[in-house]
Amino acid sequence: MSDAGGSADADLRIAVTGAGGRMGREVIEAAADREGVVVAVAVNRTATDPVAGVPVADAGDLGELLASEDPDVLVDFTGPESAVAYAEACADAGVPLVTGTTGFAESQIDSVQAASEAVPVLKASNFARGVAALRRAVREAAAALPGYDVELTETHHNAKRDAPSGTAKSILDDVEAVREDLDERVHGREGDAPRSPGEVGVHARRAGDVTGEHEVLLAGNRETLELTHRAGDRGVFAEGALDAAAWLAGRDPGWYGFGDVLDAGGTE
Ligand SMILES: NC(=O)C1=CN([C@@H]2O[C@H](COP(=O)(O)OP(=O)(O)OC[C@H]3O[C@@H](n4cnc5c(N)ncnc54)[C@H](OP(=O)(O)O)[C@@H]3O)[C@@H](O)[C@H]2O)C=CC1
Ligand SMILES: O=C(O)C1=N[C@H](C(=O)O)C[C@H](O)C1
Repeated sequence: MSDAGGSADADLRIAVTGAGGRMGREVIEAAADREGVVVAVAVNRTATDPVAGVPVADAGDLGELLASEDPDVLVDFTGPESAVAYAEACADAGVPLVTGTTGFAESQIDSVQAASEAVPVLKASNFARGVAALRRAVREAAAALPGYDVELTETHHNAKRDAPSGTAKSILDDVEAVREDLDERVHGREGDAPRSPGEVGVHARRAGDVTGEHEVLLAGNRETLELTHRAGDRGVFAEGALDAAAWLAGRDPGWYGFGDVLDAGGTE
């Protein structure tokens, strides 16, 4: 996909943070497979062995590397603290930022957003196109089924740190935007716990190597509707992040979402 602000002829030169992590590796491998994308900078918290032939530097050198290599976009999948620091580094160096990191506190999101005054910043909790479609379907279904109970279940691999997932929180925001009667997120239930009408149940499962699943259940008294997305592998997220990077390069400073890339008119 290309509707990029940058030149259509030149290679897209990206920087990758968290290059030794599951997603950082996937982004570097997806970039190696994609014509017209070059990894100009790859850093990890501490330097690691090369990934797909790309040398991985110490993240402490990021500021200098951004200044010397001047990449078109930085793609970040790390953790909230580092994402905030890398957003500041991008603002200082004038490098656009795509971040898929999740688990932010509100104040940390504000810090990342502050960088968007200086450079374009695109933040998305999920870069799978199917999840963008799921979110649109959930908004439509929740609006069309007033009074129905809504419960969300997400399942991820046993090494995921944040719970519930960033995608789950985005879907919950969607539901609450169209169903003002649902205003209480209940994380699991135990003991004497009858359901109150304003609840949205949230269930986070951590097991094995599950890439990522999100299921939304809408239930009335005599019918149920289940909407489910399953990611087959992390390549789907990496591909979406590269699409976002190509779209973001050369744009004006601002705060963008994956919905802008997909022209969905939303902020997925
Ligand atoms: N938006 C999306 O589509 C997707 C988002 N994600 C999100 O991406 C993030 C990363 O996921 P994943 O790759 O599985 O995680 P990993 O744990 O495999 O990798 C995390 C990477 O971030 C680095 N890192 C973590 N904390 C810090 C820190 N405080 N300072 C510097 N570097 C740090 C790690 O460095 P080190 O090696 O030194 O520990 C590692 O390189 C998560 O927030 C996850 O939820 C994941 C998949 C898809
Ligand atoms: O950590 C993961 O793995 C994933 N994190 C994202 C999230 O928190 O929503 C996206 C995806 O589900 C995989």
